[in-house]
Amino acid sequence: LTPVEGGVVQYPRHKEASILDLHSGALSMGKQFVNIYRYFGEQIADVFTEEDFKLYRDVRGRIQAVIAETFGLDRTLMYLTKPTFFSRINSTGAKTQHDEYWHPHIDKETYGSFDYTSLLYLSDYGSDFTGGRFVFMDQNGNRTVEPRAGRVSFFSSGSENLHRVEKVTWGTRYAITVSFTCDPSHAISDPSLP
Ligand SMILES: O=C(O)CCC(=O)C(=O)O
Ligand SMILES: [Fe+2]
Repeated sequence: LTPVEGGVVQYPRHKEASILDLHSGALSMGKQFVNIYRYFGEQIADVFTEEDFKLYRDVRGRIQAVIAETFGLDRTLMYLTKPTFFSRINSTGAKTQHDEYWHPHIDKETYGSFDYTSLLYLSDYGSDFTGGRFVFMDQNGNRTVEPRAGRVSFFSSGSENLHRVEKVTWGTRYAITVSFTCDPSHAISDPSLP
């Protein structure tokens, strides 16, 4: 991690997959994690503003409302859970097994507390990157979601929704995984500036 330049964090380059968890501050750097809140200290205010966190909360709330409506849930009985994180994927070699995002998986098994998974895409399949489509692996054939900036996909996190992400073959793919639980003991609060 290099210091802030012009208000923009210079994220490490040449890493295949990197995640940033604004709740804990964890930023993956190759095989390790750096805590951005500890790293930046008070200067975190040069990186993120209150507005950024407000946007995050608003987006989280809008996604939560749509999931609740779609699945017929009471939105006040759905809670954000961890990990909820930004991901950046590009096409260079994976450094750790954790980075191997392309394996088929079930979120509830991988992450434990998830009941509903949502994905907010922040870049466009085809123009910002190639490969990197999201694939639901069904017995009757796969179904594919093409990431598009602003597109939200959501689904229940159990074995009914085995999925994988295709390898990114060119460019950089950004997304946010926003996760919900119905178990209040697994709830986390929205992130906030330390
Ligand atoms: O970024 C995606 O499209 C999916 C990522 C994913 O499967 C996950 O975070 O569990
Ligand atoms: Fe997943």
